Amino acid sequence: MKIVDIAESTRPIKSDIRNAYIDFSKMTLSLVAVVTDVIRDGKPVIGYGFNSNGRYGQGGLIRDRFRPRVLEADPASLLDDSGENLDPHKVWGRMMINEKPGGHGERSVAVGTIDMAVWDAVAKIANKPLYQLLAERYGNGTPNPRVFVYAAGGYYYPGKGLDGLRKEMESYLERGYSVVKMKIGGASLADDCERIESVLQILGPGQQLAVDANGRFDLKTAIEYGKALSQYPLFWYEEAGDPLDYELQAELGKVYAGPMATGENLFSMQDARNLIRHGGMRPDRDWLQFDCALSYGLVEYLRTLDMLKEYGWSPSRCIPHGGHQMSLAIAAGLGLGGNESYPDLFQPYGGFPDGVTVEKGHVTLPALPGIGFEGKSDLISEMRALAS
Ligand SMILES: O=C([O-])CC(=O)C(=O)O
Ligand SMILES: [Mg+2]
Repeated sequence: MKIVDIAESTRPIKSDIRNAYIDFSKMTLSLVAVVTDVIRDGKPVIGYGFNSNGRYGQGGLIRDRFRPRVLEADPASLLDDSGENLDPHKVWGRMMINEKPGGHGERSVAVGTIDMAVWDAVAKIANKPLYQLLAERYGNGTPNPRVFVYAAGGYYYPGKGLDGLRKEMESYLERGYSVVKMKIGGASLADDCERIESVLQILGPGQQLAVDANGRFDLKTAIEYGKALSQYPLFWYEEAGDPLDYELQAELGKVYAGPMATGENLFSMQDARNLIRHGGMRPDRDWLQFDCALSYGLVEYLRTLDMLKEYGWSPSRCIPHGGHQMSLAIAAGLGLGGNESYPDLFQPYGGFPDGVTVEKGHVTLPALPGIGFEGKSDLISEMRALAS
């Protein structure tokens, strides 16, 4: 068998929302199809992937470097021992030939996007859900298709007052979520506290709020916010400072006793390891949000999980950024703590297969071959249009 083509298309996921650092008025992503010559039900098996919000499409890098490297490889060199399926680790190694270490930039997004499509193809060729394949190969053998999900939103938006924010959060709770997340750091501390309190008022028993500063704060502001936030029972305080400022994170952890979360903008095992080594993150309460779709894919994420284990961290402390089905499959297969979800944003890429509902803050994944994109009609129709 072999990969016969890798198609890429850059698609808009723009909206008028704003976090403390960027607006999404020009946001795009790359949609990728990895076409194989394996025939199932009379049609070639095609794996699909895309990158998460926040880092834009990567068509240039994919076309200039990663696609030609894979297509120019000896097809046999990309296969597993059976010779009947791809080995994602070998495809990854091929993509990364002649790439120096360090300085991960956004090539990690291009590679992560293709890697997602490769795993989708591999699980489809094996004719099983990716979560099942992952549990068998790298986990304890038995997946848990019931996964915790939380609703991310609460963005700054023109004309959106406290009422609008509350209505948004109420609608997530009505849809079955138990944890909701909102942005902070794009207004004054006093205004943000007012916004937070207006959401806390609508939460019932067992429901919690997380807040996300998107890396906006210097140390002084991070600590000022930390002191103010300490009065609230928050699910977590996310990305207070620059994602690469490990000392800031460690200093914050000395004064902020509640749970902290970070990691969505760390794009390699080595960066994640620096956070664990130097960021003062606490394995008994903090959360790690590394997102494979932005950080060299699942091949690299497996290295990150191994690293975490070495440092005494459970995979259950990981709740990835990005709201995509790839991380849902990893969560179900390898016991992550859950996954992000954006109920009203970045469609059709985020979300769940049709008919999957959130109950008590959890979804139960259907047993679809691959990542499960075929179960989401609006998404799979875009994907099929790309590959044809
Ligand atoms: O607003 C964004 O860039 C997305 C984000 O931080 C998140 O989902 O945690
Ligand atoms: Mg975030």
